[in-house]
Amino acid sequence: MTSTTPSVQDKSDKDRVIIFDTTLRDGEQCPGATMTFEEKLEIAAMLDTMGVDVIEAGFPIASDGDFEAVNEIAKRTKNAVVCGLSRAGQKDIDRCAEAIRPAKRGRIHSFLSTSPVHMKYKLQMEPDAVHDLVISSVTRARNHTDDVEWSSEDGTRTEFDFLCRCVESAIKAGATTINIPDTVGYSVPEEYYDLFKRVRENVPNSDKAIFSVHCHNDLGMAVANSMAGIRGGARQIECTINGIGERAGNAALEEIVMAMKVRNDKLPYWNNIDTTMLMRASKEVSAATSFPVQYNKAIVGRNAFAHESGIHQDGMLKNAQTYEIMLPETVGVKQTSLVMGKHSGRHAFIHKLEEMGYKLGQNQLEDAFVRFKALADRKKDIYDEDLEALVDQEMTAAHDRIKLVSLTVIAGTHGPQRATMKLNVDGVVKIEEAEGNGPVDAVFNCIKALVPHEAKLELYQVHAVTEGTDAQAEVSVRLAHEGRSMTSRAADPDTLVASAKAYLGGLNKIVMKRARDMPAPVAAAS
Ligand SMILES: CC(=O)SCCNC(=O)CCNC(=O)[C@H](O)C(C)(C)COP(=O)(O)OP(=O)(O)OC[C@H]1O[C@@H](n2cnc3c(N)ncnc32)[C@H](O)[C@@H]1OP(=O)(O)O
Ligand SMILES: CC(C)C(=O)C(=O)O
Ligand SMILES: [Mg+2]
Repeated sequence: MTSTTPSVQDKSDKDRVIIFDTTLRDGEQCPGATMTFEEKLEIAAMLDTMGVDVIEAGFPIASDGDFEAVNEIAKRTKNAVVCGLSRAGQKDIDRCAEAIRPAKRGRIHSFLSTSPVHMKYKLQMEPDAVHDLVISSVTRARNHTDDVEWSSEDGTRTEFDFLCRCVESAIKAGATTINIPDTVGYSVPEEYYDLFKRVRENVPNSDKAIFSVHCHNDLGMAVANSMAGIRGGARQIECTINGIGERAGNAALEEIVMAMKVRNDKLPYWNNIDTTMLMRASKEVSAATSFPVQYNKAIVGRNAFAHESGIHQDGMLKNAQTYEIMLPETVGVKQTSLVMGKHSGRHAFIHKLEEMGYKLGQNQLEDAFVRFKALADRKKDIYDEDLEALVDQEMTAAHDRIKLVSLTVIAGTHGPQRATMKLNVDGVVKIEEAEGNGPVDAVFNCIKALVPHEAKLELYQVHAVTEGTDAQAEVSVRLAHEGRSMTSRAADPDTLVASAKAYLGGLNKIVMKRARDMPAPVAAAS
């Protein structure tokens, strides 16, 4: 597959997008995602190695624990800017400054709401007072560090002229980054694009600051909005691993980075992220927060590079570009997986068996495939072990002279248990009914009635081939006959069917052995 990422000489600074990760701040704000001090340090180190430009490590005024984490991350981070969040008050800003002080490069990120609804009800402040507080807070932050970000909280629901007034004053007071967040995930791409374009055109000193996007996913448009903001002239994206964050979350870092890489023709921007670390980052954050990653999550979901449909699997085997737009290795996934299931076809089935080392003849393959489809109809997940059991059975059953046609068992608290069994013995179908002390005993008594024999059951064992309540049961039996032991195994999602097949497998072996010594009909009869 050809990469559309620009070569180094194509990259220009004007197309460079700063990746600002807020997994440890906005990400941690969602209910249940709290991380321990150690987990935060590990995640920060991983983000730094991965090439994140700015790590928002926490909200130092929130708690002593948050302060300590930001402070320790500031001490340890080698490359990235370490950022702390603060409200507009002096106490918040000073505490934040203290937390980031050890950082090689530290940033204070101060925010204040500017939308009518937030100013009136939440802050209970007049717009002029909010405007004054923007100036005083940015000035105070700027006294601590040269790197100050100011955010107009609820920016997308802010009255345009007031937004421009606050942005201009924040830049004048020393803000080097201006973030216009879509705090409640309300915007749509065209509108967000337009907002950045117009603010940058209308604010006279807009060229003195880098503009930033910060999108929430309440309407599922966080990534699309972020990219629209970049098209509108922003050059920093605030995002989180796995898209965790307030309510429906923030824009997902992995989606943004891969969108820029895979569709660089339409999104001609670049960043510094080592994409091969994306999967590892996703797993680490998922483990730390105990938030599972949804199976169909773009880039890092377990199905992102998995195919179950036969038509897709066939296409993938012929050329991966038929159904994959990026190489799994690019995001740190070892390889595409062809998952065997009820939608799989022959191409994938044969490929899978070959991978597992099986070479079956055409008829055996066809029989095995029919049985695989029947199994897949009954069982949710088909594992390699299931296929192994199925094919092993197919290979040994090919020459069986006694075949199970059907089995019905009545079991439960009101015994005796009763089994009805139909067998095909050398082409003749026979039916019998028997009772037993338990369902397995009833099944074996049926077999004894249908195929009278001297063999003694020495061993009967059951275990699950795989996990889950729909797992196949694998039954092993050992039959002693004329001084020799015959072991046989069979698997089926129904334990009683597996038991019957395993027992019959043992009998077939005995019949086969006899057939070598005497004519077939005599052997079968005995
Ligand atoms: C959009 C965002 O993500 S904003 C970040 C949200 N994150 C968090 O809130 C997580 C951390 N928060 C906390 O630990 C606590 O809320 C604290 C420590 C910050 C504050 O706690 P408390 O002092 O008990 O206040 P509480 O949280 O109940 O209320 C927030 C107060 O901050 C005010 N406030 C909200 N935003 C700002 C701001 N940007 N600048 C100044 N004041 C603000 C509110 O108006 C309210 O003020 P009031 O007490 O005068 O009514
Ligand atoms: C603090 C700000 C940047 C924020 O998280 C938001 O507005 O969503
Ligand atoms: Mg946010």
